[in-house]
Amino acid sequence: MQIHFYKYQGTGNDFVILDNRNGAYSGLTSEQIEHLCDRRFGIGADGLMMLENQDGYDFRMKYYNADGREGSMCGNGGRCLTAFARHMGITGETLRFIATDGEHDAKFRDNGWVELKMKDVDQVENGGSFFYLNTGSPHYVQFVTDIQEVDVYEDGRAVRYNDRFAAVGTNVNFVQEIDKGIFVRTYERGVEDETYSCGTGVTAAALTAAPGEAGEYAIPVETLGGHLEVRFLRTGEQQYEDIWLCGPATPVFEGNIKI
Ligand SMILES: N[C@@H](CCC[C@H](N)C(=O)O)C(=O)O
Repeated sequence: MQIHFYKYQGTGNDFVILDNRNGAYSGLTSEQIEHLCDRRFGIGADGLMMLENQDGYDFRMKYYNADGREGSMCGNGGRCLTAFARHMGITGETLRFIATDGEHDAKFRDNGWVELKMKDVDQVENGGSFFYLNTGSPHYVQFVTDIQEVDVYEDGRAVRYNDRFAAVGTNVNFVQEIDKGIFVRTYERGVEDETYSCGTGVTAAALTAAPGEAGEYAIPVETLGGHLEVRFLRTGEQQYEDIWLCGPATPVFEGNIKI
């Protein structure tokens, strides 16, 4: 089978994208998706997304982690798929799509950034040394004093496979407060490694980094792959609404691969 693919990245979180609006790629197996994402034997990516049709929406987002399994929401992926949808001729100032965690709106900024509205958050566990919340995907967040000293692979893996999380898994974020905002590094479930950036992780980190008072916040975020911004309204101790993940979403290359 010959596949025409597109490769996009958002702050170094990279994705293979397939246009599946005619259903041509619906039969791909998880082994085939894992192969396409393999950095040595395939195209190489943290995940694979399919652009699909959905009545009442501009498109449907289907997301698979690099291990070939369908994932939960991917924030950087949602921004990249929105940029891809526009490239494929889906027009409008705001695009509305449906993903595994529900509806999303996405807007384009003149500087090439894509702003993605994330689901509201109304539950944040404060475990003393960590926070645990779901921003479309599950995230464990731990604040540290020197982010460069953290062994994200070893320490992230230890949390992801501990007794509490081993069965279902979690993404694990290490966060340092810096002069302007926060620096976030993430161990991603389904990639089972550190990625250069994780959109739902950055969102979880920004929400938990905000001061306790209700109000509007805009938190600048640094990752290994570049700069993002998370804007939101804090309405209560554990309540966050109108959450926007903002950052670049860039085409890298396109091509054909036989599998
Ligand atoms: N890179 C993603 C997160 C993808 C979901 C995750 N790996 C999972 O299934 O838990 C992002 O940008 O949010």
